[in-house]
Amino acid sequence: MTVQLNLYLKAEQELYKLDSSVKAKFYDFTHRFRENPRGNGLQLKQLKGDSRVYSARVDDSYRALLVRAGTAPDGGESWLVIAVRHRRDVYEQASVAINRVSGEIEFIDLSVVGADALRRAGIALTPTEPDEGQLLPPVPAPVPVAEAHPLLAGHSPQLLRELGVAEPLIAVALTLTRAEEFDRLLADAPLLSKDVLYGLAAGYSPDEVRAEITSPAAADTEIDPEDFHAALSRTRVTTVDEALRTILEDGDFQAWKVFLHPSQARLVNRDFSGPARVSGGPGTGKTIVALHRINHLVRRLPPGHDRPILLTTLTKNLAADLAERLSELIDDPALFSRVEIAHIDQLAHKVVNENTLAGRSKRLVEDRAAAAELREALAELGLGSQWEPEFLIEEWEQVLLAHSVGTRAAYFQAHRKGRGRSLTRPERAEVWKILDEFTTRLDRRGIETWGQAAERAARFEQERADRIETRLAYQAQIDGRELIHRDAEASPAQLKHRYRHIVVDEAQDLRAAHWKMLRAMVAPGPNDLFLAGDAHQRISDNQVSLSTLGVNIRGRSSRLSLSYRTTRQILAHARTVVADETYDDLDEGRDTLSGYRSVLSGPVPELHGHPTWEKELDGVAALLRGWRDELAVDENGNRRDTRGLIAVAVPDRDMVSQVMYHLATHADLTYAELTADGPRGGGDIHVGTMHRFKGLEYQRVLIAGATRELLPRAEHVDRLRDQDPARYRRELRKARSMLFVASTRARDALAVTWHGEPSRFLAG
Ligand SMILES: Nc1ncnc2c1ncn2[C@@H]1O[C@H](COP(=O)(O)OP(=O)(O)OP(=O)(O)O)[C@@H](O)[C@H]1O
Repeated sequence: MTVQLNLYLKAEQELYKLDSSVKAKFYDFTHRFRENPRGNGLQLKQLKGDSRVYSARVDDSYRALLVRAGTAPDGGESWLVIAVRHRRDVYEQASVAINRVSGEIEFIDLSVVGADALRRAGIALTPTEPDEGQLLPPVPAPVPVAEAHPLLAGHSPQLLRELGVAEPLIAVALTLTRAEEFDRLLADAPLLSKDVLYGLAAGYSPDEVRAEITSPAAADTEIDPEDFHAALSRTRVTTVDEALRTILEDGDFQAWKVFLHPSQARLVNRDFSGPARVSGGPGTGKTIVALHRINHLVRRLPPGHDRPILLTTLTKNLAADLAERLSELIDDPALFSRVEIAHIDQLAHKVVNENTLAGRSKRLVEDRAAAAELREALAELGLGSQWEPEFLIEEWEQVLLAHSVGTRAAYFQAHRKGRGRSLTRPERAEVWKILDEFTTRLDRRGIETWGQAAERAARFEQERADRIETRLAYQAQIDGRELIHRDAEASPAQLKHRYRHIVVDEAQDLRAAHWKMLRAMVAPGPNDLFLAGDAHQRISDNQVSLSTLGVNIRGRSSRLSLSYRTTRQILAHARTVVADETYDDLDEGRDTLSGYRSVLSGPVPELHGHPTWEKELDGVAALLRGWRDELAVDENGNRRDTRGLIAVAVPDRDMVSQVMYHLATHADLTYAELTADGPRGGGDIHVGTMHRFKGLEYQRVLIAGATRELLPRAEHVDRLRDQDPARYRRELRKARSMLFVASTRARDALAVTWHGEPSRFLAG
């Protein structure tokens, strides 16, 4: 009977970082271990610190640490690999325990915390296999922490225990005085301990930590601290089988697929009585939650072949990315096919088409193309110098289209809330005349804007929802009998809502019309709408108040605050960019980034000014070449493909071309341009305008051209300051968000450069 061998998540992550020859040896080790753990030269032995932890030999240098986890279903032994380490890094004090709150198996390795902190806590570590000549440290006496203030002053060991911190961490955590020590201790700590300790250090009260962190992570059964077999079923592990080889060889392990943070899992699995929203700073896993939410919902559908779940987002690119990731998560094609994935404009277009007679469809154009028509209308009316096309287009979208204003009289009555500049009665008359001429022109040319299409789609869907409601009300009146005669007039599909569940990513950028359309597409009720978004990342003008659009998220809003993407140093910088603004919660309230934090640490972002654009380009090229060369070799000295690891974001299209040209001609670097359809070309460095960076992720990001005149574009915004202060503020806020989004795409390193004076957003 072979032994069942499982891999602890952290052990699996450690494995990916190892040299491929060690991975191969580990693979071989798993086979030998499963045959006979006590033979095959494995030298299985218990550690002195915790007899439940065993060490076994992988090769001359590497050791696996394991724990016995009861008996497998076939009666054989079950084991869990908790770490794979160089023998130098294995200490007798490694320990394993079952967390009394979550019931999961936790492995604690204090060797990461640093000699100083251990000394203060009176802990000495003994290597299991000291190198020759290596001196064992004497056991120190605990040193009182007088000189500096402990980060967790005021909290007792008992409190930490109750909140779920792993026992071996408690004494050390309470003595720590420096954030870096804290980071080191927690970098590899079990998740619950990490969250509780960071929460307390960030100033959350014990009650808040209990409510936000401990309770959601608590197991729903009684926990026996000695029953490793039961605990194994509550612990995220991979069972060692053929899949391990693929994972190890491809290195394509993606933690997000298997592992959710308790605050994420809570949102994925909960039943909401109506629309729910998750917000949170960049990289906190909103998209991951949205994907897992779909996975959760699709598995609870009644059997069928229809597609009652919609996943939608802002752009084609983002929708394609969601589709790819979802297909990795939902491996059953039959289930996957029950989810419709479409970007929001595509969806509106589909609705409009369905409701338009064949041959009558209009060509959809961007606002830019419509503005050209508007300019012509203005010229024809001889009013070109009096009115700004941008102002008129916004008036049209935000007042006429948004409120379905169809007549001159209705326009005189219309509310213009939030438009900033007021209009006199004669001015309104003139605006109406211009917009009337403008829409007639669009009509004549057979074109419409995406905004227009969205409004029409919303109207069609609302009419359909009204019909469904009337029908149901009538059916209730006649005691639920079938409506054969009435129903004969409509197709069966028209008699029910399109979807049972809708999940929206990048929700902060949808238009009011999109919300009206989505609201009408799903029957109001449990789990109808689930939205993920962050107002700090809004790069459009589409600020809405969801409750006024029939989407009531009150009492069902949550915020994620732990970033999985980027380092604390990058977050600290990015936060300064948006610090001077206030942000909405997609409704009437405020959203903030309070508590937004990261467990990752890295270099402080580099900020460089240059005298001219030419010099900046030289600096950019030099920095990128350095980065490329560093990334071209991995930790084990092997060469690595560097395509798509580094990106450059700039304020406008011209600069994209100039950067690409410079990289190719002066720096011998290859590039790929970021387009609306994703990267074009297969080169190393991705180059794009900042607003292309939404939803992306790179190892290193360089933001170039962060110059005062360019970010925001002075020639565009400065004149608005007096003419239209509300729009001026909106433009500034959009530009800030663009910089914020671009800065938070970086996982490990960020650099920001400019020429002349730096952007005002970098002042903080
Ligand atoms: N539970 C998790 N375990 C491991 N990695 C995670 C987890 N949750 C999120 N991540 C990783 O963190 C990164 C950011 O996640 P995601 O894109 O969902 O964040 P987001 O909040 O939607 O970000 P943004 O607002 O910037 O678009 C991704 O690389 C994702 O794989």
